[in-house]
Amino acid sequence: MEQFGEETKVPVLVTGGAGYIGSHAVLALQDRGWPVAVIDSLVTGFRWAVPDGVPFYKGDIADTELLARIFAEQGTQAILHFAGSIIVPESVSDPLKYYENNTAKSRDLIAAAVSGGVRHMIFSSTATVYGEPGLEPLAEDRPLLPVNPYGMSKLMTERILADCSQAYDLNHCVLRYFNVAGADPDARSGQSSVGATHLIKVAVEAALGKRGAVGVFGDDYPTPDGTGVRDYIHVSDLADAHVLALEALISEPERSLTMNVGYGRGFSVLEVLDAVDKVVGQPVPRVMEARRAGDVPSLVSDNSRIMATLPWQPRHADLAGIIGDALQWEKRLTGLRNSTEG
Ligand SMILES: NC(=O)c1ccc[n+]([C@@H]2O[C@H](COP(=O)([O-])OP(=O)(O)OC[C@H]3O[C@@H](n4cnc5c(N)ncnc54)[C@H](O)[C@@H]3O)[C@@H](O)[C@H]2O)c1
Ligand SMILES: O=c1ccn([C@@H]2O[C@H](COP(=O)(O)OP(=O)(O)O[C@H]3O[C@H](CO)[C@H](O)[C@H](O)[C@H]3O)[C@@H](O)[C@H]2O)c(=O)[nH]1
Repeated sequence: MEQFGEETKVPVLVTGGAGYIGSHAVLALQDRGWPVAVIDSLVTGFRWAVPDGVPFYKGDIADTELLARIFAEQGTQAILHFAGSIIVPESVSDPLKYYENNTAKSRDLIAAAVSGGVRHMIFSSTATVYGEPGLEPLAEDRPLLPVNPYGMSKLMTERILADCSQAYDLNHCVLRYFNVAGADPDARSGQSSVGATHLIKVAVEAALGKRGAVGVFGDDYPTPDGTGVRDYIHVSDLADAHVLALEALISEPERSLTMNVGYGRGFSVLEVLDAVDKVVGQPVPRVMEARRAGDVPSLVSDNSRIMATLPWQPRHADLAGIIGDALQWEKRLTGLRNSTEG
């Protein structure tokens, strides 16, 4: 990745930096010499996931007094906003939690940023904003019809940001992630959440005997082998995309961006599980189950916009590599769990 000039590396605040994706963004920024600080309530994150030497503030993104203090102490000029609630079925049973934590509190964070003179914000959105698509790759300009409160809570924040960039001195980048997986190749961080439901995380847990067979949720979808197809993206490539998006925002303060982040290719559940078997070197038990409520047949990105806009060159797109990094982290996590309370 090209080096951005040292003089233009502004102080960055990462919300949710103790979580899975946020901690990888902190590493990506730190590796490239950006001044970075973290705010996280630790509701699902882990203090140990924030690297040594990174200023850490335990608190809520809606705590405007705390934010004002952080901005003053750190000289914050940009925010990477990862903090949020992420479980789709929970958003259906408890939508108010999602509209509060993902929408209302994001609004408060944006308001604090505007009044604190923060100039740039990058927001974690999701392919879930596209709703129930067909099998074709999804481009950013297709209709946005989220079918669950999680997706809607994210779309509403996208809209708040768009309106605020029109009105105030703040430009922003919405990144719509496809299926995030894998872990830092040097095993400095990874997905640590307890009771995760993501396919690759579940499969590597099963491979290590941390849970039983992997359920395959439906084999009667209109896909080549009948199982769900997803565009799995390595978390470190995703983190790199954030750094490049930040550079783009700083270079062109009048411009805001909305971009998919995916590789533009899909793998079925069975293809993923076959790849896990190969990486592990033995079959991981699997069992066919009924469809999971709310799942769509296919989510694959059209990534032509990000490829044309940023000098993003994915380095970890290989599925076996993604699985290998997830497996390596899962082994390390066992040791961490035994040595810390989190
Ligand atoms: N994991 C995925 O596949 C995926 C896909 C698309 C989008 N996203 C988005 O990426 C972001 C990060 O997701 P993740 O997978 O790293 O989840 P995560 O749960 O590991 O990280 C979220 C972090 O935010 C913190 N947090 C939550 N609410 C907070 C609040 N009100 N104030 C301060 N801190 C708070 C949590 O403690 C946690 O550390 C989320 O916004 C999520 O919606 C994730
Ligand atoms: O144990 C499992 C887990 C998943 N699956 C299947 O594997 C595929 C991927 O499921 P994940 O749970 O790993 O991910 P989702 O596609 O459901 O959703 C994830 O990616 C989305 C973006 O594409 C959203 O961001 C969402 O928040 C995030 O959880 C789906 O076909 C699902 O049915 C199984 O068969 N068994």
